[in-house]
Amino acid sequence: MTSSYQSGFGNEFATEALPGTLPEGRNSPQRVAHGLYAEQLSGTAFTAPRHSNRRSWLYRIRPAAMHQPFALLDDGAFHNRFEELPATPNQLRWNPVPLPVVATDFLDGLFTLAGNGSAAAQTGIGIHVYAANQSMQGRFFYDADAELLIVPQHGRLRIATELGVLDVEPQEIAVIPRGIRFRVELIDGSARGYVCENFGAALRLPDLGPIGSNGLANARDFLTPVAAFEEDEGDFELVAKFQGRLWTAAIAHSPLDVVGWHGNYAPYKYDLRRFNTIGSISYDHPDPSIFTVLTSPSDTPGTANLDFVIFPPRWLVAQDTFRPPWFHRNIASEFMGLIAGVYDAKAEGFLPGGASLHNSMTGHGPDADTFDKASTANLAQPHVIVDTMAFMFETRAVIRPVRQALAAETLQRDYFQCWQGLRKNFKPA
Ligand SMILES: O=C(O)Cc1cc(O)ccc1O
Ligand SMILES: [Fe+2]
Repeated sequence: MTSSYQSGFGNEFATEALPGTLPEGRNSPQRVAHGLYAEQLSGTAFTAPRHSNRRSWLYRIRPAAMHQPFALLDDGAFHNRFEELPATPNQLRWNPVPLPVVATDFLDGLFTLAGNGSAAAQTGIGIHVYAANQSMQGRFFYDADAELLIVPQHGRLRIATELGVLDVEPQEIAVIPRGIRFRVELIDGSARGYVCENFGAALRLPDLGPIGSNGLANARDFLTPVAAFEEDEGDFELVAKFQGRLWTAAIAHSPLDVVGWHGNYAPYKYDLRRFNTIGSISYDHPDPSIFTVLTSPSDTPGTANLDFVIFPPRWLVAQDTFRPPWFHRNIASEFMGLIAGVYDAKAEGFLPGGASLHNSMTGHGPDADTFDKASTANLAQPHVIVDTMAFMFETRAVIRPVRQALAAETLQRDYFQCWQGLRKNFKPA
């Protein structure tokens, strides 16, 4: 399977790996070309409004129904038990998860940190990290609970999906819609990164309002694979995530057997370095919503189930302004990760592959060193931030860390100390 792409966001794509596969003028002819089966994959209700309706027609060697019954797998480190512990208002930060020493593929390597809501409620998110040292071999996975936003931090991934192959490297992201079967191969022998399970409405581009018709993530930079198929037969495993639990079924063929497909329900990738970053050219540091790449809206306008926000390289030019992120408290909850470099609100301690969590109304902001530097910086000079890429999963509901995340060795138990050095500068007269 090789990768090649069609560009655009949420387009009606049409692609075939063998000429003549796609039926003309109908979706389900009496007999499909090349002896294939027709199958519809619906990612939204049949009757969802046209602007949000997502479905694709797949023309495949065998229908998705063909596998042995599923059996429940023991709960591992990848789960949705977000109610295990009282949600904490403490500021939290984790070091990067170490790369494994025993054989671990992408699925084995998923480790849940936190989340909210549930697959059952179709709202909320699950936040996981992964660390792996081998490709998925003879097994395939799909997540019926959520759309998956995969954010590689180390190591390139080849994500072979039913609808084609995505090659992603750190600073790129991949989005796999709910239900689509895939296998993750490692290109560099090891890989680490973040996965957000989105139980809510599918991610979409944010409205641009007064920004106009261009900017932030431009639609044409999103890439969806062309059709590619496997004809492999053997003793394979299909793992499903269903209502928070993992299930396993034997399957005697590769489910990545879609020879052609058309529709608007498809995986895609995006290079974060293509983001058109907009910021203040006068004074004050804007709200980070200006850096939104993708958003999953909730039923309340402007109040997202999930905003995926990035902090890319950019110029800081604002005058008479404290340039880095300000001290703040937010009704929304903020989980952050660092893909590369240094984040401008934290002089040290927030490491590539690491993570932080500042929950609803929890005070946070620049650490003491960053505050000192930025409040005395020479603002006559523009400052360019380079070689960095941080991101945030921001969500309206409180993010609940799970037991293993709070017990992890990677948890920085002294994180709160980064604010204790802030001096009292108050001079009433
Ligand atoms: O807390 C953070 O570091 C994320 C963040 C960045 C920013 O520029 C403004 C607000 C905000 O929450
Ligand atoms: Fe914040």
